[in-house]
Amino acid sequence: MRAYFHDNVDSDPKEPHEHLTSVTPEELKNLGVLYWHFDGDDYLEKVNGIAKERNYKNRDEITVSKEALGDSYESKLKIFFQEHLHEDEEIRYILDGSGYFDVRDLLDRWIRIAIVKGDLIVLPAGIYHRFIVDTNDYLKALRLFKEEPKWTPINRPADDNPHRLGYLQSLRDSGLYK
Ligand SMILES: CSCCC(=O)/C(O)=C/O
Ligand SMILES: [Fe+2]
Repeated sequence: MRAYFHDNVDSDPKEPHEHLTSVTPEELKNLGVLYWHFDGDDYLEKVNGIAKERNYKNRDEITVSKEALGDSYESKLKIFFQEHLHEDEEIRYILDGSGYFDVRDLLDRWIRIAIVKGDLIVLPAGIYHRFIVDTNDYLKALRLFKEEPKWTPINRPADDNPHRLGYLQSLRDSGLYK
């Protein structure tokens, strides 16, 4: 995983859009974004360990590619890349391929997180974010869920959403932000 500020250039979103300033795992953690990398033969044991620890009871797999999604590929990408939040954590273990999660920091800047095979990322409920594959147009991920598998994006603006408010409160409670 590499993270950096997005250059905000309005060109192909699948390009890296890398600004000079990088973002550390610690800075992501301060926004509630968690990250691990497991790529040995025992990756499933490690993922299962995190799932147990964090009470993720369900899972499924998603492949984001033209082959897997056919005619709906472009429309699905458009939905994933629309800025949104979820009312649950978004937990993804990357089985293959690569892509980008963009998350908003508290100054409303985009931080781009480049994810590759072996990365496990948790986005907290209520964080504004979006997703796009890179120019390889291929990502396969394990999606983990606390409850039944469901994927409901709530597009921005959702500033009054209780999970958005809860997210902001949790950051204030951490003492790292005013
Ligand atoms: C990498 S899984 C597909 C995208 C997705 O589930 C999501 O919520 C993007 O924000
Ligand atoms: Fe999402």
